[in-house]
Amino acid sequence: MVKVAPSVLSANFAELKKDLDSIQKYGADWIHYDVMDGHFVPNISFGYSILADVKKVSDLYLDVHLMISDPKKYVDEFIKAGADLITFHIEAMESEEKTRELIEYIHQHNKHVGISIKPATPVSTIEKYLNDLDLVLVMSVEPGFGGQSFQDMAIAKIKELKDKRQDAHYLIEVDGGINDQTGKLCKDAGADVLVAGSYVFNADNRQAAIDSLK
Ligand SMILES: O=C(CO)[C@H](O)[C@H](O)COP(=O)(O)O
Ligand SMILES: [Co+2]
Repeated sequence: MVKVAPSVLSANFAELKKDLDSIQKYGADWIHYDVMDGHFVPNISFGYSILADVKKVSDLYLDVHLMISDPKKYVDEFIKAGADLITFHIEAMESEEKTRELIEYIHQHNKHVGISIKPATPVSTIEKYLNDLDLVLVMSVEPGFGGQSFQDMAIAKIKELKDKRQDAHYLIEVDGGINDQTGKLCKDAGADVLVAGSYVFNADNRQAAIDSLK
């Protein structure tokens, strides 16, 4: 069954514990935590100290999506704060060597590693890393903001990643504009994890929203 990872970007931070408790109660599998630095993307969200607070009050698996220009510089802080999975963007990496070093570094700290690709980045860009990854995050919107519309080209990338998986073990996660309809398209294409921010947190009935994605 597909995993549902509500993005706390759309949560109410003045009532964060209440929001986290509600999604856990309604069957969310992971918490998706969007980190934005105002440089890699034109928006600023939150950093590692809030992640440490989230860790204290939730048992859910913490899926950290780093939309930052220098992931290596901050990775220790996110590891210490309790991330279970750290996903960085291939577009932020300057070389294959640095990319391989970062994958290895995160694994040495017993955390899962993912790489994310923006809508314009082809799967071929990350092909050489696929056997070493726990997850590939396909962006179905331009990273930076919640509440955007799903871009269909993500479907072909999900299928391509599924076809290429063979002996590799990575999960395929899709992020941006997910609702019951776009979520179904992604599931049918082979997605393992659906990130949904506004669709879950802005729903009048969060239970129904999460159920509709499963
Ligand atoms: O990474 C992201 C944006 O860069 C968010 O995870 C994503 O946009 C989720 O929000 P929504 O479901 O509202 O599109
Ligand atoms: Co995200």
